[in-house]
Amino acid sequence: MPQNVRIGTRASALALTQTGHVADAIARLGDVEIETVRVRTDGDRLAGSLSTLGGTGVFVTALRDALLDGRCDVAVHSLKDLPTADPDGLALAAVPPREDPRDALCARDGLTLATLPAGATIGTGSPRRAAQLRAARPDLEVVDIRGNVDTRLGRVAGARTTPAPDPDKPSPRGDLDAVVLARAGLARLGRLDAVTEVFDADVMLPAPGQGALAVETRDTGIGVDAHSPLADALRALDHRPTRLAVLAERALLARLEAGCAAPVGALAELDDATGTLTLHAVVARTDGSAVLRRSASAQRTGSSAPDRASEEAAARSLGENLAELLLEAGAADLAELGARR
Ligand SMILES: NCc1[nH]cc(CCC(=O)O)c1CC(=O)O
Repeated sequence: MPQNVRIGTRASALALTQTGHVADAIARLGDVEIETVRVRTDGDRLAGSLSTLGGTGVFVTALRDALLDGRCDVAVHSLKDLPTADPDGLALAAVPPREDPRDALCARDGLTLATLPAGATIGTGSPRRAAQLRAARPDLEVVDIRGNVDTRLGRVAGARTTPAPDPDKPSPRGDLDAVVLARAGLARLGRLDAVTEVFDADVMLPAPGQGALAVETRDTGIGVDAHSPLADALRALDHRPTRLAVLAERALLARLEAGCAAPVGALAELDDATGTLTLHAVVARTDGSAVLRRSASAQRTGSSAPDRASEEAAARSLGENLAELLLEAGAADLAELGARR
């Protein structure tokens, strides 16, 4: 008899695709029968700018409640939407292999950040993206936008949109020269055709956890020693290099006491050959007038027999230590100046 597994998801196109990928992977890896349960979160319900909504887990709380209430057994989130505090009663059971974590420009007429004309309008609701865009091109006008991926793409002049816009939820169309979105979301939705430039890390660092998924479960019966078709499948789905990278990125964010709406970017990469985990981070003033960048590396493991807990602790320390370096260099003042604008 296959194990029955209910998998909870938000109902946005992106969330449904992400959950579908995870459901397929779990079904491939274990003898399970999967049922999908849709959950509406505050992030889906509430209007308003992400910079005021963000940081408190608006997209995840309702899904976590569904897990804790037993309405579902597994929840799939975009890892970058998770608050940095570990929730009681839940476990981060798997972090699947990450997509390309970088941000992408989707501009009209094939334009790039270098070729957008002076005064061009770029839409983003993210203070992190706004700050890095303004630092690179102070002459551009950054416009605060929200909405799902198709709504945001539809704001670009001449953009092709699928499906047709929802007549019940009118939003301005074709009024911007460009928008910036996570490349990973566009890839999962099959919309890479809209991308005109992918930003290298020296131009724009992504949000901590961007491009990665988080697979959460209740923390009972899932640990490394647990044996059920679901527990086995989730262990096999977990990708150590991605988990270590996002642990470092999120430890940095937590130490900076910055939420996901803060102008903080971070990206860690594990070099498999040398076992070196390198973390790059940026803290910027929202108006782009100051940008602090720092990087640091750590060995994945000091001993020849890698032990999970100690290499996770080392990844977290890397993030915390780099946060300390940024704070010593004045990161708190920068971010605060940004918030007061
Ligand atoms: N906060 C919205 C959100 N959460 C995750 C993604 C994209 C997918 C990902 O980063 O894994 C997006 C959209 C975006 O930033 O463009």
